[in-house]
Amino acid sequence: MRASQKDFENAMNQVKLLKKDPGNEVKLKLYALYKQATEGPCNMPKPGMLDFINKAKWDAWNAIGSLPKETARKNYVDLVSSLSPSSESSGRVDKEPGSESVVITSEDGITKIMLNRPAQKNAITIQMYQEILSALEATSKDDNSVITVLTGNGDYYSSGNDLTNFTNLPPGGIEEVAKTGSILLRDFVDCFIDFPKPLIAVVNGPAVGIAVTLLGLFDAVYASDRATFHTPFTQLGQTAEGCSSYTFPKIMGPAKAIEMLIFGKKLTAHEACAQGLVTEVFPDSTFQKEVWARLKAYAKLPPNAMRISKELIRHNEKEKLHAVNAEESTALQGRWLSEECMNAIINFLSRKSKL
Ligand SMILES: CCCCC/C=C/CC(=O)SCCNC(=O)CCNC(=O)[C@H](O)C(C)(C)COP(=O)(O)OP(=O)(O)OC[C@H]1O[C@@H](n2cnc3c(N)ncnc32)[C@H](O)[C@@H]1OP(=O)(O)O
Repeated sequence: MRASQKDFENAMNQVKLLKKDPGNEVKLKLYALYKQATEGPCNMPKPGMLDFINKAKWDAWNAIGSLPKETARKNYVDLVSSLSPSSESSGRVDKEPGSESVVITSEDGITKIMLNRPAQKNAITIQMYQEILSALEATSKDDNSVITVLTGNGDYYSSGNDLTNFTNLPPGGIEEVAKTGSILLRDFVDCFIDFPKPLIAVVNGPAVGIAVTLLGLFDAVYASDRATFHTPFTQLGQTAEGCSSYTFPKIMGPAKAIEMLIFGKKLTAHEACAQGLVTEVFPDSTFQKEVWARLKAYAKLPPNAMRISKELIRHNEKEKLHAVNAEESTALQGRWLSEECMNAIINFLSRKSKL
């Protein structure tokens, strides 16, 4: 059966109302069929290799070859209807509760900042960096907030920087991404360095990259025995951040720090605890119960005494930490433009069909 122009237009509207992201592969198929249905075979010059998104779109469209416009229109309508059970097309586009990527809650003097992209292993997007930064700024000034906790929802604490942060190229290209990324990274880490109240990491599962390095700036790190700690910077053509080039050698000694930061050795929770990066490890079965009971008790301690003690312990290091952060952010800006880094990101994204 043919699909009419009206069917095609309805399908286009339905796509906008989908509640669930159909994933990159399907989105590329939809794009390609739409272009074929409206313009015919691919007629655009092939984008450059580093223009990830446009190249993926071009590849998808070009792959359809000379499929007739009429057939592309029908395939588009069929694909959309396969994605749209009747419940999907009710026209409601409300965000489901708890669908935010960072969930911030406050109870019993504890501000909890929870990374909430469990399907992506809590990989941190640009927007999430900004939201965490704003949450830390707000909670540092909130008199009702005594301690602040960072944790993850699902099986991971966080898989670190979302590697697709580097693929959405603005008009200034990859250079602009690297420059703005470096500024954001510096501001983000500065905020952890300056955070005035007790800052606790509740590491509910594996941690990768920046989710690990930042732990050196926390006041306590409680980990499930399922957690692992992995900084595969060299494998990604990148370098240490989160002040770890300074805090890790201080915490665990240069020999162990180098194994992690240069060679990418992954530590178990017990190993990280033995190295001094983790405060205490709990069995996963009782982790949440034990840790939150302890945190509730800590949040009842006199807040000003805790704040002043933290300042006494930390203030001598602050200037040094800001300088290290600036250096690391500048080094990474250069790394993000390197072939080593580009190739590593392309490899990851191709493995995951994100290109
Ligand atoms: C402002 C910029 C600041 C930049 C600061 C710089 C920081 C440096 C770093 O943080 S470096 C660390 C970067 N992270 C990684 O290299 C981890 C990459 N991910 C993995 O290696 C694996 O996904 C895993 C080991 C975390 C989990 O493997 P597993 O096989 O269990 O699961 P999947 O690979 O199938 O993952 C499920 C989906 O989640 C997506 N995903 C996971 N991590 C990331 C990530 N870091 N970036 C983007 N996407 C990620 C993965 O693609 C899967 O998605 P899909 O289901 O749509 O395929």
